[in-house]
Formats: sequence, C-alpha cells, structure tokens
Amino acid sequence: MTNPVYLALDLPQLDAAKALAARVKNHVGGLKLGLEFFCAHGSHGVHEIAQVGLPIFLDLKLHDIPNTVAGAMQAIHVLEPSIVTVHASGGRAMLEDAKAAAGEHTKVVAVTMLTSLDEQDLKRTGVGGTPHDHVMRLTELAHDAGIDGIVCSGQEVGGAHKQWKDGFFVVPGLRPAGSAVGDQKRVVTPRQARDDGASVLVIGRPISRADDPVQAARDIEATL
Ligand SMILES: O=C(O)c1cc(=O)[nH]c(=O)n1[C@@H]1O[C@H](COP(=O)(O)O)[C@@H](O)[C@H]1O
Repeated sequence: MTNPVYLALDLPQLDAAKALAARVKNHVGGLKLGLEFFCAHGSHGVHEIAQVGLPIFLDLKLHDIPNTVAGAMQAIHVLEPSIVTVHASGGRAMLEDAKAAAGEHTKVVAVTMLTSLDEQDLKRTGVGGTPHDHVMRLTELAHDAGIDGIVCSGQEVGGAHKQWKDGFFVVPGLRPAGSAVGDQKRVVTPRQARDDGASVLVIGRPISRADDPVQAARDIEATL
C-alpha cells in the first residue's frame, strides 16, 4: 500500500523545507506546497522540492473567474503537480474550466469547507445548515463538474464517499490523539480519516513542528 500521507511543507525557508522533506521522505507518500511556500518561493521553489523525488501536491486554492483560473492551471503544467486545489464555491463553470486546463496527470480537487471553520463561522458567511450539509452540497457540485474529487474534513469524508463512490478525497485537519489542534476546528485522527475513505491525508504541524519529525511521521505511519 502506498503511504497516503502528504506532508504540508508550510515553512518560510526553502532550505529548511527541503531539508525536512529529505528527512521524512521514506515515511510519507508526497509533499504539499501551499500558499505560504508558493508566495515565497514560486516555481523555482517547487522545482527544488521536487528533487526530493516525491509527488508534489500544489495547494493553491484557486478561486476566481473561469478564464483566470484556467490560465493559472495552464501556467503550472510545467510543474507537473500530482494534485491541485481550487475552491468549490468558485462555481461549476470555474471547476469545469479548471479541469479542462489541467495537465493530463494532475488531479483537480475542490476545497469544500475549510477545516478551520465550524457551523458558527459558516452562518456568519451567510450559509445556513451544518458543515455536513454544506460539504455534501459542494461534493455534488464538484462531482457534476467532472473534476477528480474534493477536500473536506475527516468528519464529512464518510458521507462524501457514500455520495461519490469513486471520488478522490483529500483530508486535512488531522491530529494524532493528544496533539495540539491549533487553528483547526473539525479534526479527526489520521486513522479515522483513512477508515472513512480518505485517499490522501494532509498532515503539517504534527510532523513539521515535532521535536523529532521523522519519529512523528513514523508513529503516524504505524497507525495506518
Ligand atoms: O487544502 C488544504 O490542504 C487545506 C484545506 C483545509 O480545509 N484545511 C487545511 O488545513 N488545509 C491545509 O492542510 C494543511 C494542514 O496543516 P496542519 O494543520 O499543520 O496539519 C495546511 O497546509 C492547510 O493549508
């Protein structure tokens, strides 16, 4: 079984990110580069991290008009990411155009509801109902738009999986038992998310901020 864990390299320094990736590379299945990394180091940084030899998940959370998102997807072909994120709330046309513009080997997945939000936060953005309702609604939209899958918390992945049998499910907001939650609100353990149908487990600080990141990655791997 390939390791489903993608390590979120949310570090400001390129050298530190590359060194961490090289240290843990035998205990994770891929590397996720997000906004913090991409704004600081751009394409050059992605090429540097790709040298570690693991698949790259480019978490850009694109959210704009269809033409702009399609242009951004075209521009990143050269980086050959295995996964790219867009926001589901960008709407059907944006999702369709993002998929049409993506590279042949790139999975396009739509962020449904950030794991740092709860029902109260949702209400304040004008959206009624539970996180579960909202995620299921956006899962249907992503499915109908013909993209590859969604990003959701481990609290919804079981329901989303039932609704979309062959979908690709990326789950962040994961915390091994006893580890600090930080800014995340809808958290589950990596094992729980995997059992409920997650395809990819995104894990950052529980590994990157551990006293011994290699041991932390090994401990998580052992629970899966
Ligand atoms: O798209 C994501 O990866 C993402 C979506 C989401 O809803 N929640 C979420 O935490 N993420 C990302 O997943 C990672 C989680 O990091 P940790 O909370 O440190 O494990 C970060 O890089 C976030 O940007």
